[in-house]
Amino acid sequence: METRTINANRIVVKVGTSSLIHPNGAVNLETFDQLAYTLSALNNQGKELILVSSGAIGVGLNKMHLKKRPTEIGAQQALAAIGQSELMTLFTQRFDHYLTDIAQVLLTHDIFDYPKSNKFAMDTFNCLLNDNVIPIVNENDTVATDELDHHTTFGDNDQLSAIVASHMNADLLIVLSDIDGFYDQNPKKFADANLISNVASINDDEFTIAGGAGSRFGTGGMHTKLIAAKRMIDEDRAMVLANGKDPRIIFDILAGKPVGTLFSKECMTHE
Ligand SMILES: Nc1ncnc2c1ncn2[C@@H]1O[C@H](COP(=O)(O)OP(=O)(O)O)[C@@H](O)[C@H]1O
Ligand SMILES: N[C@@H](CCC(=O)OP(=O)(O)O)C(=O)O
Repeated sequence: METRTINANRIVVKVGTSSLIHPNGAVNLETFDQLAYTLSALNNQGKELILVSSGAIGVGLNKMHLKKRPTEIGAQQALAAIGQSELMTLFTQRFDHYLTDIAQVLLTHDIFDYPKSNKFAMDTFNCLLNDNVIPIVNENDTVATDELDHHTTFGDNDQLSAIVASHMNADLLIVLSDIDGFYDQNPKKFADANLISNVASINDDEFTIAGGAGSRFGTGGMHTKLIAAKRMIDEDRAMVLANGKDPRIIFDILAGKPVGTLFSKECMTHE
């Protein structure tokens, strides 16, 4: 059987809205629970973990009994503010159950561009990791609109997670989404799409099969995941894109099982 060599101690895990919220808009309690269980178990093993979690708007929509994400940026920001505290309440409950401490870290992409704020952010992360606390990161949606205003920019938590992985010198970025990995065409549109198990470099061809930015309203789609993956490859790190419907898949990824898509310059796959 095919296996992979994955040596990772410092790991950034990114989970998308699609994994945390059911298609009917309700909170996916199994995902929250299994994510907390998995990360707590790995934390107990001595791994250093940072969770980048989307879902503030999704949880906010559910809390306010709204079915559709509003188009107005201010309304989305208000929902993110409502949902973010609820999101952290959900995580606090589940992580408490597994006796694991967590912390909320809200960032904007540009924080890392300024030496002073970059240092403050890094010091915070390092103190939390030294104290065995799992930082849970989201973009600070009140002051940043790059995730929300897809008419002007296409930043999102996929890229934020890559920026965090890069600055925190993580070995591995795991991106959990609603899809089993990166396919040769969008599997939501083409039933005969094939999963690509290993990607060593990302060029125009890969971006073409990922579809345009924001292929699904309100998210970055596969495009932003590829930008994140490209950054990881260029920096000699690795990224695995896998299905987040059961976050215990992270155990399989770390055990070297060939799940999802591994983005890595080195060939880490063996027969
Ligand atoms: N080549 C491709 N392989 C896999 N998924 C693709 C591809 N092209 C486009 N997609 C779309 O990207 C989606 C995942 O991105 P997104 O909806 O932003 O998820 P998340 O909320 O987890 O960030 C998939 O559900 C799929 O519709
Ligand atoms: N920061 C916002 C938007 C995040 C977002 O849409 O991202 P994703 O689900 O990862 O594509 C939130 O937490 O809802």
